[in-house]
Amino acid sequence: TYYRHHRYVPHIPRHREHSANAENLLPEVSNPSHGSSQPGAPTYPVTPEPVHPAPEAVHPAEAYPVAPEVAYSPRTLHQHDGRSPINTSRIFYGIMFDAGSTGSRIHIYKFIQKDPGRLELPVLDNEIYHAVKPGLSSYKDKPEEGGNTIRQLLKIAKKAIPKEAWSRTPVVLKATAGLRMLPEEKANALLKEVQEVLDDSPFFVREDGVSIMNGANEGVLAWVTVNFLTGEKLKTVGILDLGGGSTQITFLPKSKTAPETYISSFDLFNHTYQVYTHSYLGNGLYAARLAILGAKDTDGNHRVFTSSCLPKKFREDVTIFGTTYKISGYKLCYYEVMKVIKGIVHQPYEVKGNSIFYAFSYYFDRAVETGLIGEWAHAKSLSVCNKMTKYRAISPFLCMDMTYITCLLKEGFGFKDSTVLQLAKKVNNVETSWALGATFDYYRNLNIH
Ligand SMILES: O=c1ccn([C@@H]2O[C@H](COP(=O)(O)OP(=O)(O)O)[C@@H](O)[C@H]2O)c(=O)[nH]1
Repeated sequence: TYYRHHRYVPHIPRHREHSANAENLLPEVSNPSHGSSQPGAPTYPVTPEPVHPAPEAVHPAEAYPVAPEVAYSPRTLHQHDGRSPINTSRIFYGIMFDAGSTGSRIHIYKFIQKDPGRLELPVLDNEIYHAVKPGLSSYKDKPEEGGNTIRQLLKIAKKAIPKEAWSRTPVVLKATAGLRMLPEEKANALLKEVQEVLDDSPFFVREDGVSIMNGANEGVLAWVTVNFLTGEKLKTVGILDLGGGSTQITFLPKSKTAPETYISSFDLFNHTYQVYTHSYLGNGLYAARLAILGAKDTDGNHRVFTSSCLPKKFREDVTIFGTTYKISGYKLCYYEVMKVIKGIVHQPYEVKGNSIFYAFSYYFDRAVETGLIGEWAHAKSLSVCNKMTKYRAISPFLCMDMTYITCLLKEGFGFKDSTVLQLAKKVNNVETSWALGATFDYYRNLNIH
């Protein structure tokens, strides 16, 4: 499998002069072609249609603390149709916390609605991103310290957002695989702690502001982010997200061959999308390390875990998700890795075709570490294992990780060796993550089901 570093996708419209598509609260996307031939491809009608006439949130009044009503309600369109423009641009913000299994991150989005009176849509102006390690789940036995990591990140939001906007800026935290894998009471204790931290902040917290997101939503929202940022006109792109605890694959299917539970629907830009999406809990990069070592579901204390995917004389204590394991090098690597993929990962028919897939998170990070970005061939990634001493300083896990990634793509999803994946950390200076999609979902309930 080849990876290409995707540096720049030329598109985020910043300040559009005029848009008649007043029904979106989402920032603009690149303009829409009509009558696309691809089934299920996005269409963006120009005339405002009240597809989502009322927010389905529990507290409609609170649900859109910053949303410009003029652009939203078809009823008020009339009153401000350009003849009596309100000439003030509005700036608003959204704070999204990604409480991942290996780190917590804050995304602060700034939106500008240039001229609400003239039906201008808000556009995404920029993102501030900051990350801390480890993730919340590593504080499973000390939730207060976990809460402190979030408090620390909130300081960045206070610096970035003007004081007068604090009370109308929504803050949302969504936890992923790390908390999904914890026993319920430990996860709840962490969520409760975090809820208190957010409630204490000067920002706006909705009742459902702190939660564990399910895997399907995680996949869908990352797909929404990437397709918004790439803004491909006729085509949507698939996404491959490799987290620490789980991995997601999401794309618009061409066939109806997928198991029913792998299909999710949601509404976006006047269109209902049905995507293939699946999140494999326990198949994130770090969870896979534990499974490959046979250390999963152990407390790490009682034995040394061995693997041929590690350098021969490697023997160390390693902490993953807050638990410490003794591990050392030993048997045949590819064979070990196969055991955590075979019979677990579904091979969608579409990956054999020529659909474009964006791969990010640990796919990207590991490609950078191996220096193989731009020329990541299947054989080359495994060659890391023949030079473990060379790579040892970067990470003793590099051979295991690269073998896992290769095995997941090839034996798991079924990608051909010749497939070129688009590797991305950011697109147009915005993190490729579910967080932007989740912010859109906050403003306009995408009704994912
Ligand atoms: O906006 C983001 C969010 C995540 N990441 C990276 O994506 C991976 C996500 O792992 P996470 O801990 O979230 O795993 P999960 O909990 O989803 O399994 C890590 O390498 C992060 O550094 C990133 O680069 N940008």
